[in-house]
Amino acid sequence: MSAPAREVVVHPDANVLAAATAARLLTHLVDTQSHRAPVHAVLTGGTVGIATLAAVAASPARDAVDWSQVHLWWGDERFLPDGDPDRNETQARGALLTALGEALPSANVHAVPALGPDVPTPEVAAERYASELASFATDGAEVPTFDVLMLGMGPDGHVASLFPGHVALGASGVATVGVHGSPKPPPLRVSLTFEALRAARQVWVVAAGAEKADAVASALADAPVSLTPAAGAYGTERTLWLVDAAAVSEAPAVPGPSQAH
Ligand SMILES: O=C(O)[C@H](O)[C@@H](O)[C@H](O)[C@H](O)COP(=O)(O)O
Repeated sequence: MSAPAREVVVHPDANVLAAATAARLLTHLVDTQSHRAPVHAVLTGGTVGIATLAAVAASPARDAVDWSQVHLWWGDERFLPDGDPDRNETQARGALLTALGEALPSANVHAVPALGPDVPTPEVAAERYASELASFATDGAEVPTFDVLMLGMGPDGHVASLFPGHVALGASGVATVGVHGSPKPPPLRVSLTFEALRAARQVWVVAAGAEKADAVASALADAPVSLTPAAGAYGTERTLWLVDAAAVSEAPAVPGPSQAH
């Protein structure tokens, strides 16, 4: 089955991008809940990813979501001790999860296992995360059918913790992988594999800033995934690129933001 064509939505700047992505996420969760429960959403780390969660927290519309029927996962995690400020989970809790309080059951928050005495390596964390993902999967799948999976993208075109030229790009038959030697600190990480990412109904790649322009242009031009991993990010029903004008400045034939103001 061929992947759906990428859609690109351009916003004026990073702040508007985060706010608009938050509004889109809230609407998507509410719409999805009107005909399916529970909803599985995959979060991302990174500047825009966390800013999006903060914008969700600030929105009165967040109370339109039945968070008791939302399960949150992560596309990748920095392999650090629990509570480390550099963990994507820690930053997500600070941006949104703590603000949701008891509306979001703790059992619905599926963090990647942290470095600790029982989890000494990224591989152990990856295996345990894969088991948790599988326990929520249906029809023999490795992972739940994610309703929406958000990805930030690095200047090198990485998504999650899948970096150019890295062996993790080729991981198959597994939902998660331990990552060593990440060019983006910290060096040890855990990531969903492309197989897992592509199980999502909708994949949203969010990118802002001129430093992402080369990678955005390469990905939208279908560069080799080994060179630009973001080119391999797509969902079964929709692949949405949510970018600001600076990040799409080198991508040909992409209409700019509506000049509404
Ligand atoms: O753990 C991470 O670092 C993220 O998951 C990573 O994939 C991030 O989303 C991109 O590197 C973009 O990050 P920025 O938006 O901060 O550039």
